[in-house]
Amino acid sequence: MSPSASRSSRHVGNVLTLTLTPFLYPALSKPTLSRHLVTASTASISWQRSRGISCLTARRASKQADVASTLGYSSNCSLNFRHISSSAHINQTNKLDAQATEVDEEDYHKVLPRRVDPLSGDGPKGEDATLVNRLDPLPDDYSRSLFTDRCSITLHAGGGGHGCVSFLREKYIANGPANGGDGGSGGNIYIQAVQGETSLHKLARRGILKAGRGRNGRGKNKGGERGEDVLLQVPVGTVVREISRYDPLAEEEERRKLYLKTQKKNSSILEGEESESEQRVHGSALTDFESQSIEFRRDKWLLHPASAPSDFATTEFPPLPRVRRSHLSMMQLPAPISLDLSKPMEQPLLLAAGAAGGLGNPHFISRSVPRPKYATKGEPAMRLELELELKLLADVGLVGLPNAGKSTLLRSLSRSRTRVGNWAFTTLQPNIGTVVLDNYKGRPKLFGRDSQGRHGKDGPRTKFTIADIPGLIPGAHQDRGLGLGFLRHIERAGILGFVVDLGAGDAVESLKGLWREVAAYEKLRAVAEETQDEISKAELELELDPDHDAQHSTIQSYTSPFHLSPLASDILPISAKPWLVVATKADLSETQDNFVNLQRYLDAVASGQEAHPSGKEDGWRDGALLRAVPVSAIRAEGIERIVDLAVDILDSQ
Ligand SMILES: Nc1nc2c(ncn2[C@@H]2O[C@H](COP(=O)(O)OP(=O)(O)OP(=O)(O)O)[C@@H](O)[C@H]2O)c(=O)[nH]1
Ligand SMILES: [Mg+2]
Repeated sequence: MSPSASRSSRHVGNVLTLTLTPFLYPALSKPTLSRHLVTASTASISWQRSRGISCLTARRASKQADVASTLGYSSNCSLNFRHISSSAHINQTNKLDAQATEVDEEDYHKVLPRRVDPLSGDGPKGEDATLVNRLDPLPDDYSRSLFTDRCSITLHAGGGGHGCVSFLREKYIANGPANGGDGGSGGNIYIQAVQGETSLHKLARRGILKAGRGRNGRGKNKGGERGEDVLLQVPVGTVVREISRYDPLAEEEERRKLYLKTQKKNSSILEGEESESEQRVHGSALTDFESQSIEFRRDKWLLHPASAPSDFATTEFPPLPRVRRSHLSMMQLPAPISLDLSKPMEQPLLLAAGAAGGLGNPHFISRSVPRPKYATKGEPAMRLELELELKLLADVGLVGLPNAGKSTLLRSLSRSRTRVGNWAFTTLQPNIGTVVLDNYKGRPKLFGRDSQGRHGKDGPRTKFTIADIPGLIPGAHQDRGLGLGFLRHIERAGILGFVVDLGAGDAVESLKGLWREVAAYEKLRAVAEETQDEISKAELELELDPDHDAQHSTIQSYTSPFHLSPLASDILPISAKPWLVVATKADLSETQDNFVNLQRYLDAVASGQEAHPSGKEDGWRDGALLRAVPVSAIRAEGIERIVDLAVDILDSQ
C-alpha cells in the first residue's frame, strides 16, 4: 500500500508503519503525543499507549526512522492528528508517512487464530473476543509500573538546636537573670509498613533522607521547635537490615567512660592501691591532655553574641553536662536493626531518634557564676545506613521456565496486565495479580471452600493473590539467566505453582529442573541464615558484656514485635510448602501423553514411590492435593480448576 501523507490516514490491514523524521519529534510534547494519539485511534497503537515513555519512544523511533505498530483489533482504524499541536507542522512539511502492510496472519500467530480477523471477521465474538484479546495481547500492550525490590538508603536523624544565651531586659531591671531557652530536639526517623505501597522505588530514588534539625532556643525562655520527622512508608513484606551506623553520642559516651576510668586510675595511684601492671594497662588508655579535652570541650559551648572571639580562650567553662539523648531514644530499635515488616502496621516504629537540643544559659547558673554567658550546642545526630529488601507476599507464587506461559496464566486468572511475549524473559520484574472469588460481592462463591465445605482461617475467603516472577533457567543458581534473585518473592508464598509448558518437551524433566533450582536457592538461603545467626550470637554476647552502660542496656532491651529473628521465623522452608503443577499450553496438539506422564509422576511422588523433587525427605506431598492441572491459559480453559485447587490447599493450611 502506498504511503499517504494526509491529516487522517485510513487503513485496513494488520501492520501499520509510521515513519517519523527526526525533524518532527521536538514538536511533539509528551502529553499531547500520548493523549491525542490514544484517543484518536480506534485501534490499539501500543507504543503510543505506553504513556510515560511516549516521548522517548517517538524520539527513539524517529532516529530509527520508523515505528511499527501491529493492529488487529479493528478494520476501521483511523488516525486523526487534527488535535496535535504540531499537526500543522506535520501537514505543512509532509513529514508523516503512514504505510500499511499486510502480514501473513499465520506467520504472526503460529499457534492459534486468536483475535478477530479484521477482514473476514473470523474469530471469537463479543465478550469472548475481548477475553481472547486480553489473554493473547500484543507484546507492547501491558501496564508498566516502576518496581524496585532492593535498595539501600542513608538516614540522617535531625541534629539538636543550640541553647540560647540571653538575659532579661526590662525597665528598671539593669542586670536581669539569664533567660535563654533550650534548643529543640532534632526530627526522628520512623518506618511503617503500609498497604498500598508495592515497591521500594521511591525510597531507592531518594537514597538519602534527612530529618529536620531542631530550632535554636530563644530569649524569654523560649525553647526551640522540634525538627521535622521523616516517615518511611514501605510495602508490607519489607525486610530491613542495618548496614552501618554512626552514633556520635555513643562514641562520646565511650570516651567519657574511658575518661572516668582514667580518673579512677589517677586516684588509685594517689592512694597507692593499684599494682604496677594495672597502671601500665590503664596508663595507655588516655593521656592527660585527652582527658582534659573531654571534660572541657570548648567546641561544645556557645558564647553570648556580644563576646569577642578571644573570650573562647579565656572563659572558664564548667564541666560539660553528661551526654544527653532525647527521651524518644528509649523507644529506638536496638542495634543492629533487623526487621521483618510482614504485616501492615498501625503505629510506625522509631528507627533513629533526633538528637537532644543544647541547654540555655539558665542551666549553668551557680553561686560563683550568677549570670553565665554561655550555653551548649545541640547534640549531633546519628546516621544509619539500611538495606531494604521487599519480599512480596502472595498466596501463590508461580515458578516456571521462561516462555512457559506464567504471565498469560496470571492474566487469565486475574485482571493483571502483565507483559506477554513469545520470547524468553518477557517478564523482568515480579507481578502480582488478585484472583477475586466473590465477583466483588463480598460473598464467596461456592468453590471458595474446601472439599468439606470449610472456609479459610479468617472467615470466607473472597480473594487470593498470585505472584508471577521472571523465568528460571537450568543453572540459575550459578547466576545464569536472571539468577535466583527473584525467588525471594516466592519465599513467603503459601503455595508454589510450578508452570510447565506441555509443548516444550518432557514435562517431568522440566518440573525436576525447576525443583533443582528452587532447592539450590533454599540451600543458599540456609547458608546465609546460618551466617546471620552467628553474627546475632556474637552481638548477643557483646550485649551481655558486664561493662555495658546502664542507659544503653535499657535501649537495647526494647524489642519490637517485628524484630527479625532467623530462628523464630514461622515461614515454612520452600520444600515444605504445598505445591501444585500447572500444565499449560494444553491446547497444543500431542500434549496429552506428556500430561499423563506428568500426572503419573506426581502420583508416584505423592505415594512415596518417587523421591520428593527437592531431594528433601520431609518435602510436602499430600496425596489428595498434589495434582497437575492441564490448562490452556490463552483460551482461559481449565483455569477454574487451579482456583479450586489453590483455595483448597490454602484453606487446608
Ligand atoms: N498455545 C498456547 N500458547 C500459550 C499459552 N499460554 C501462553 N502462551 C504463549 O506462550 C508465550 C509465552 O507466554 P508468557 O506468558 O509471556 O510466558 P512467561 O512464562 O511469562 O515468559 P517469561 O516472562 O519470559 O518468563 C506467549 O506467546 C503466549 O501467547 C497457552 O495456554 N497456549
Ligand atoms: Mg512472563
